[in-house]
Amino acid sequence: MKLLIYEKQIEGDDMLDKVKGKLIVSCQALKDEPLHSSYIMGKMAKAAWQGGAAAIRANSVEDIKEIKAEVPLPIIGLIKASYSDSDVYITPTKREVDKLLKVGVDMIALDATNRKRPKDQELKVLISYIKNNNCLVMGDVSTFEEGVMAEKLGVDCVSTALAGYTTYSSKKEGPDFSLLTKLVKNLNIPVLAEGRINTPVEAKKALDIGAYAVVVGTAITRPKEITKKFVYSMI
Ligand SMILES: CC(=O)N[C@H](C=O)[C@@H](O)[C@H](O)[C@H](O)COP(=O)(O)O
Repeated sequence: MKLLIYEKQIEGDDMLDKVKGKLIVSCQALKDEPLHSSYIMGKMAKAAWQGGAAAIRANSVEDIKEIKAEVPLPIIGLIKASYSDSDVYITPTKREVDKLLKVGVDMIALDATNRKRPKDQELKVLISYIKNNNCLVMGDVSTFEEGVMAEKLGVDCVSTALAGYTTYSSKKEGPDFSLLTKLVKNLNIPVLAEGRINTPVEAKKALDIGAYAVVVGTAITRPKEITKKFVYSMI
């Protein structure tokens, strides 16, 4: 089934070309975070755009609408939602996918881990559904095997966003460069570096390893966490 209504920030598959070798800024603040506000996320995205970001990764229909009004950049949309029967929370079901298709995004990011999805929905089915609706898909993975599987299932690119956030993947203090390296060497689709990239030096290192693009969130858009790092470094 195709959904009709959506407007993307840019047309066609240009999206991936536009972000190649560039910085994507994740502008997200959940309900329990001090900056939780679509207005603020819109301004964060504007600051990222003016600073040279090539795309924005954003959570929720409200934030995406606001960000689209503020910046002309491609949007990688996701919806974080919790269900009692699964640990998957990044665009877990068709319900969230439909909302993203309706608001209009250039790419949908979804959990592409091995874990059981809510209501037994299947990753494979969700990916084809998004593709049939003419939208690109980013698969967020936590391990090499998940990256291989996501490619087989037809995602347009994978991101290391979930490395360290599943019970079976180890959480490094910084970015998971070893996972990135393995994925880059073995996949034929773009691999984006994401997760705990805290410095410009790390972002450049990710590109040198072969990341197609780099997604940075916390180090740019979560001032509470940035403040904490300064405070701890001064103890
Ligand atoms: C694990 C998870 O839920 N990651 C989320 C994915 O959308 C975001 O909360 C992260 O901010 C994003 O991946 C960027 O990563 P970092 O904030 O470390 O630069």
